Amino acid sequence: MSQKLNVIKIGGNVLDNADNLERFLTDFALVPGLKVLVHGGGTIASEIGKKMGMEPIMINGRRVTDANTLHLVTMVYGGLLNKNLVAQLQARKCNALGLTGADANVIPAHKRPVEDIDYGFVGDVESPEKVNVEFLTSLAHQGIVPVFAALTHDGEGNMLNTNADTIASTLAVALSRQFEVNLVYCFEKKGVLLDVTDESSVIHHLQPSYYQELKNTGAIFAGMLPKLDNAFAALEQGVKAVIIGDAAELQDIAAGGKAGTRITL
Ligand SMILES: Nc1ncnc2c1ncn2[C@@H]1O[C@H](COP(=O)(O)OP(=O)(O)O)[C@@H](O)[C@H]1O
Ligand SMILES: CC(=O)N[C@@H](CCC(=O)OP(=O)(O)O)C(=O)O
Repeated sequence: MSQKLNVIKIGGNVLDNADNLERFLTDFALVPGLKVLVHGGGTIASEIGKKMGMEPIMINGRRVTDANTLHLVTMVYGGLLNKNLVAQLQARKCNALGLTGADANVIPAHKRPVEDIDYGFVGDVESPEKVNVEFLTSLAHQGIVPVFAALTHDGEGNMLNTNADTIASTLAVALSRQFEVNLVYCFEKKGVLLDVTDESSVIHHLQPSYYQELKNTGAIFAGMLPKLDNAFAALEQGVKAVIIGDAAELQDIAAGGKAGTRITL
């Protein structure tokens, strides 16, 4: 039996709220066993960019990333957010190491080809097979907890902006070669909701046919669509379990409790 490992992703709306973030980090530090943290920060990059006169442009949930935006997200995700998360985890006796996909060539990517839309410096990961699993395994054996920002690189000297949900599912799939991996998407709602305005309407189990139905009725939309596409893809490629739930309920989710939405095939 392979060892268990949790890949836990935290979204920008939780990072943006100091109280919720503190609580999440305390709970994350207490999650037993091997773990990896992946963080977004899209809302914070947008806020900081606006103060600098840069209006965010999002298409299909992805940020159009021109050269100035790439500078912005490299500073915000790779610097400000990543380093503060590491410091806050160190204060909780969790031996975190901040990384982007460029560090130790963990996540090779290429610039998204221009088809209908030019996303600019947005990275599509090469494939989970190219992930430097050996490096991550050696960190795990040293008790070091990697903390990934939503950045990859193209191997030619350029950083690329990559959706954090995709980074989390790529790492989860890659690490499934060595470990029994649970992928947990934490955000600010109780799970995937039947009615997005009603926190009591959590869908406890979501399978592809029901997903299709809820997509058609419009009950699932916006950022939840790529998150679920990543979730199903991860399960198809060997990830043991995927749960989408409230960052405030991480303890229960990590313990295999009932909180959140469990994605199944
Ligand atoms: N059925 C649904 N249940 C919950 N959230 C939903 C649903 N449909 C759409 N959403 C939206 O998806 C968002 C989460 O996706 P996203 O904004 O990408 O989050 P994150 O930044 O945490 O990855 C929620 O804030 C919510 O507005
Ligand atoms: C290409 C692309 O869209 N990248 C994302 C990366 C951050 C992210 O994914 O943040 P959340 O998880 O908080 O949404 C962006 O810049 O918004």
